[in-house]
Amino acid sequence: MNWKAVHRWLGLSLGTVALVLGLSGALLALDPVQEAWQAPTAPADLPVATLVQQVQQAMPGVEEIRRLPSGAVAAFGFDGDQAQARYVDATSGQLLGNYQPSSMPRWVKNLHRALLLGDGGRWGAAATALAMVLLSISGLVLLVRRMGGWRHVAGRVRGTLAQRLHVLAGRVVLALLLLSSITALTMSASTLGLLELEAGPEPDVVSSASTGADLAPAQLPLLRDLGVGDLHRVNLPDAGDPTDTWQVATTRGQGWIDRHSGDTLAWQEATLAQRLDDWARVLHTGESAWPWAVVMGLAGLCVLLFWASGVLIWWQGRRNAVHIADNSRLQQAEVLIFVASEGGSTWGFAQALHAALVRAGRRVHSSALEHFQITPTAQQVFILAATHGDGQPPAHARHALERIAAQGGSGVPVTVLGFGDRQYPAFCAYAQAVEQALRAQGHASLLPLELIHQQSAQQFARWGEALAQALGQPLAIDYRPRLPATTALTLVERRDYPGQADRPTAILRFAWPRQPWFARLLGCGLGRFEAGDLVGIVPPGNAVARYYSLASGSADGFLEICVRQWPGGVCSAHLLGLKPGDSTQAFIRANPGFTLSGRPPSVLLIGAGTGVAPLAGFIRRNDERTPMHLYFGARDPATDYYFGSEIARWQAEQRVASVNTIFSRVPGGGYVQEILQRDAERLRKLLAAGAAVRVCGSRPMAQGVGEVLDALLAPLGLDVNALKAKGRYAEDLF
Ligand SMILES: Cc1cc2nc3c(=O)[nH]c(=O)nc-3n(C[C@H](O)[C@H](O)[C@H](O)COP(=O)(O)O)c2cc1C
Repeated sequence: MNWKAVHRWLGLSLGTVALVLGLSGALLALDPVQEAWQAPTAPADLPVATLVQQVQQAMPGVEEIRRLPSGAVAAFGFDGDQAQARYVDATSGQLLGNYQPSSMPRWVKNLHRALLLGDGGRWGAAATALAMVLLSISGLVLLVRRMGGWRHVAGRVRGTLAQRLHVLAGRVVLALLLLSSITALTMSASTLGLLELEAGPEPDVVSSASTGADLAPAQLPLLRDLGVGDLHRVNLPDAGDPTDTWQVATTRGQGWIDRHSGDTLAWQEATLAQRLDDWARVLHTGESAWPWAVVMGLAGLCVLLFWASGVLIWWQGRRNAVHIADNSRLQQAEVLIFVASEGGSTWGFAQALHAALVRAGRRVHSSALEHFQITPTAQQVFILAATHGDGQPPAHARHALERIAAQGGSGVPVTVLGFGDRQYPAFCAYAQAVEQALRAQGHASLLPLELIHQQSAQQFARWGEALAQALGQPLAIDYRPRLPATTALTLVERRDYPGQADRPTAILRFAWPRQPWFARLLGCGLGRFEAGDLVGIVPPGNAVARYYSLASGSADGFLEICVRQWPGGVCSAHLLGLKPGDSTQAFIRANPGFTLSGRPPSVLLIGAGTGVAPLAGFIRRNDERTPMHLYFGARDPATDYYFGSEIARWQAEQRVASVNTIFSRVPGGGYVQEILQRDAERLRKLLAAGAAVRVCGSRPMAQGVGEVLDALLAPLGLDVNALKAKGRYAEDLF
């Protein structure tokens, strides 16, 4: 079952009607709330006989007494010629204000129940309820899949603002909407006559002939033994007709009572359909418990959020869709490219590979991985596979492994290129599974498995060069990442660290151009960011972005990065050439695995060189004074202790609990691993107590740090990988 397609097309086609039902439902939810304020709830164990007697005294012309779903009691009758409908205080029998069934205009009810279209509209509303059941179920399946299984459903949500809103709201409200739509279906079934609610024809009963007076309510056993909590309605016998009977409707059924003998003349037990309908009504409307009505009303309002964010997700997906030009027919192609992608970015790489091979004179066919097969004309096969969930395949490719296993080996090389993110413990796990399945089938490959981190264009270009060599044919792979829309950032301040003459470094502070929320929802402007997120900078005349870790969050009101001149680096040269007042083009890329979330008991911040930037950002915003311990390594305190003076100030403000530095170019100096080693006992205690770890800097440094921490964690039965799997240990490396 393609749940994604079901969800998308139902949402797009019936979403607007569902929106109308959700919003009108939210309005109707105000009724029970209002009713609960208007009259007190009757005590459930008060005998109905007592209630009737009291009401008869206060309203002699009473004909009917109803217990409303809110628990209040209303009496109906005549005062002379004047019809009366009053709330009643059940304990004293006193008449209260006038009873009004609903203050909501009728058309709101009609809109909600029949879309203002009469009987045809009732069918339309029922069909929408059915669509909502399917939308909720498919939404739940997609939610669980996206989060990587039930165990992770409560985990951190990633993606664009619209995706996050859709998932977050779904986590809270989906189950309620499912309940609401199932109960709506049940109610529709009874109003459309599909569910028989009548227990049978009304019995033909009359009170016995008697000249005596009526029995008082207290003398009628059925009314005496019935508590108000179980009452729906009681109709008093007509004063002018001696054969008329009492009629009482309760949660269990309906009875007719002889006015002279007090005998129960007939009893109809409530049917299963009636009980089902009663329950559906209570759960759907919240009419007997106003807090539930509020909950359901809010769920109705959330339909607006689902609808708007859902349409945006669809629109953003369409905008990002990749078109493959010159796609040969499968049966004629010499090169086959199969793609597994959830967010669509892997298709961008496939498109570049496809175009380069076509330019090299090959007939190429690209399609989704679930169509994997090796045709007689194929000479080369490539699989480009992204990993999602918690090491899972993209949803469309979830049966692809079985298909690959069912194909059997062939002489045609099948080469795999994985796409993932090292922040996830199961880095490129799906591409690795595909690789394993292929090798188990005996397929050869042109190149060993390559795993691309964070859609790195550079890494892809290197793989392309290796591929050209292996094919023995030059390949001009022109991959241009689809950059998000950029925003101009204006430099407001720079602090220079001359360092070595050829590698100057500076901390650059830009003004943050604030965006209204709707612009962020549409994916325009810079949006919010946190220290540890990335800013992509696009140097003038360049189509490739370079990413820098942010040393500030939008809450700081500015955007700060630490840039070091990279030998021959176009972007670092551009940034270091900026003067206050100059601007550059930028966008934000979230780095949710690295930014600090939750409330860890303490945090170990480990970095070297410019890697201190996000760590400084964490410390700057540590308003809660979480114990943070900084371990920082650089070359020389005189030249590259970035943020040195700020760190001293933050330590005085207790934003950082301890600062440990080490410098490699001073006598007796060394690397950051050494200060970790020296502090082993203390670090082990902090880690055993649940400390989170953030490491930022070069890959070799991070590897050294990982080794020291692995050794230090071993006595605790832990290692760095175990902490990564729990989201406690994250790296931001360059
Ligand atoms: C919800 C979500 C879960 C992810 N899970 C993993 C993972 O478990 N392992 C991994 O290596 N990358 C993971 N990634 C990163 C993606 O694989 C990576 O961004 C990839 O380039 C996306 O390709 P696509 O846009 O074609 O789907 C995840 C990304 C998202 C949004």
